[in-house]
Amino acid sequence: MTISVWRYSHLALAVSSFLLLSLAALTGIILAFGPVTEKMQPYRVNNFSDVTLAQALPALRTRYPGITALSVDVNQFVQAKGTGAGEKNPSVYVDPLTGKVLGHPGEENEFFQWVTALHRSLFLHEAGRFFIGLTAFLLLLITVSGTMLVIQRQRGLKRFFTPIVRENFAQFYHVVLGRWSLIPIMIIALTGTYLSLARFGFFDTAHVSPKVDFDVIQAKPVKSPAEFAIFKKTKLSEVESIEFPFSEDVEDYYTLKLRDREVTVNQVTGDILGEVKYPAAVFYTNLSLDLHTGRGSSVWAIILALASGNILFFIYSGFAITFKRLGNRTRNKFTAAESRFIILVGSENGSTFRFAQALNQQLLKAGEKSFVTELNNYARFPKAEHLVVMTATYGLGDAPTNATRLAKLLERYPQSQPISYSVLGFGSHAYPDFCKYAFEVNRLLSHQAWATALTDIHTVDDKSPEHFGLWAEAWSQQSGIPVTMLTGLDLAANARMESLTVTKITPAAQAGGTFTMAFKIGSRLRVRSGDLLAIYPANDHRERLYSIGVVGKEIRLSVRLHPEGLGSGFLHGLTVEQKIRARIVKNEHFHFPGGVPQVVMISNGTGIAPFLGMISQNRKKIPVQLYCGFRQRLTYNLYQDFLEQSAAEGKLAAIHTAFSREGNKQYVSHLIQRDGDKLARLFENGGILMICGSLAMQKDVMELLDAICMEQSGRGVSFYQSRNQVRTDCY
Ligand SMILES: Cc1cc2nc3c(=O)[nH]c(=O)nc-3n(C[C@H](O)[C@H](O)[C@H](O)COP(=O)(O)O)c2cc1C
Repeated sequence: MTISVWRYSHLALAVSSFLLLSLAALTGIILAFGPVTEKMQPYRVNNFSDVTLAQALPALRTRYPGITALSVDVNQFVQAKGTGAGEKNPSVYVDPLTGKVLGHPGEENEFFQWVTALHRSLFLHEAGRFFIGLTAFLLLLITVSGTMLVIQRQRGLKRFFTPIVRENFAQFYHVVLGRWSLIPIMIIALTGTYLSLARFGFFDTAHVSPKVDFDVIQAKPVKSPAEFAIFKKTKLSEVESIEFPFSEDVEDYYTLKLRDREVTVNQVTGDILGEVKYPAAVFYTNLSLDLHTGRGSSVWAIILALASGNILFFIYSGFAITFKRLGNRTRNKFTAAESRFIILVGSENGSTFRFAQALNQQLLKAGEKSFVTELNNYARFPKAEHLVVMTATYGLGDAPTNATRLAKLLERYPQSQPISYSVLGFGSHAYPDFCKYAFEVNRLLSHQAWATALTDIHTVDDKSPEHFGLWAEAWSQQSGIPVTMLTGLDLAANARMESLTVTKITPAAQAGGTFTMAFKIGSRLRVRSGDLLAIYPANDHRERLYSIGVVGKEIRLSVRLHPEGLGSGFLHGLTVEQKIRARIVKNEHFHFPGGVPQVVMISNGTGIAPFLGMISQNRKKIPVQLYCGFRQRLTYNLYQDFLEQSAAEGKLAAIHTAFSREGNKQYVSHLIQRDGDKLARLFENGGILMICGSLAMQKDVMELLDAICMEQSGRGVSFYQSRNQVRTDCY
């Protein structure tokens, strides 16, 4: 069953019962103090559990010759009824071994009586009892649906109590306290339901007293009650009440009402005259009363009070979660049919909508027609040119509730015009299947004839505005739509600019050729290979990003000189010692992974830049295989010395090169095809694959790998992507 069924049931049940549930929980907390205060009265004797009837009854009869009855309540207070030596009050708490008076039963507290009536029947008699019974049953269903949600969230029963990720106060404590109070609440709900059903006569609790055959009553042998076998083996703790013989006539007898049966006993011989077991329903009703009210144990009563308090908290936190979810949904200015930009959102808890809205606002401000909706509302978008998918991942790398139908809808509604798409995954590295569903969406879209990837898939870990900013920059560059001031998420405006000095620059052989350059790293600058360098060539909002390789104390860039290229032209025009203003964009997901058995790097063209830095950084000599493609050997020559030197130092295990415009004209994907088995094994052994370069190369490589992995292990490449074994930074 999907998470949504349980979630909707949980919510619907809670909404339909929260008023009565709040009342029952509140009164339940107050009533729990009844057993606690009662237990504090000094009427229970020590060693009560060991006292037998053979010890207690003779003592009480001697002390109270006129005793007619005795009762033992749930607090194990013994009450003698009748008239006794000098006692005016017909009912007293006594010490069953000595007969000493311990106190007198008082009037029941009026406030507790009032609250009890409210708790049981809302002062509405049978109708009120019915509604309270129904509320208990709904609580039972809420508990079951809540348990299923926790099991799904935790990915199985075995992991029920493993730590959970804290998203916000209400969500975190709703789950944490829910897990701890699950059993008491389940018991409250189950026993409440049972008691209501019992009250309405669903169970047979009637019992008959044993019949006594007076013709066979013996008057011999005469024994003292202390010698009666039944009295010797019956403990006071098993007794509810005892009726004493009315006179000394042999035909008058003891009636013992025990917890599970009624027994009549000859007062002269101690013979059992009759015995009737109660129906099982009596036992269950008593047990339910004990468990529901906490009347037998003050510790349990306190647990019940805490659990009832938690029910109140769940009502508050449940609504807080729901309102937050609803609050994040969006209203559109334009219709889906007229919009050029369609933003599709997969979200369970609503936070992804915030990011979608930030983009939406930007597009609207720029005068564009944009439409935001859930992934499950995917349809034909006749005017769309851009599709942006922002989706979270849940469960075992599954789709959020509002994104479950995408695969079917994509089949049903092929778009009739070409559309560029970009996928942004929201997830958390706290879960093993990081952004898996986003990778799945990316894969699905890549198979649509009408769809062209505008950017590489990006991921946002723990709602990081920084990660979102990275995607926004990439998307903005590709779409040509400036996405600058993302409300509340904009980092660029506040970013710290660095002043960087050029230390080296190699001229490009021709337009379209590659050049390399280096900048000095100041002592305060924190930068790692794989991070990005953002430059502002025209000193305006236009930003250009380059992958950084850190070698020694230098930032190294590899840049392809585009004719008319704003960024590449600007960089190419720099000279040694010249300074530029730039900022470092952290790109954590593309840093060199430590502590892994093996790394494979795949690049084409200038995508080699971050890998140069990573290789130089590989002091632990993790086996690194580099697959790099270039147009001409001439470009490779820029890096050859460095790579061969690294190989000689053990920092690079193998170099595989492909040249697309020379010799046997190979692309890097040909090398991947050749070494497919090796790469599939890399994944199985926990190795990491890193890809940097063009999106087209990435697409080819990923398709190849998908087919190879499917064949070798039965799992598509998205499986390894979601385990963070495939890291890409393509453009
Ligand atoms: C129960 C639960 C399961 C999750 N499972 C995953 C997961 O498998 N993979 C992942 O990357 N993130 C997972 N996440 C993190 C969410 O996808 C992430 O926090 C996302 O930003 C939430 O977006 P939303 O508020 O729009 O639903 C999970 C979060 C929760 C609460």
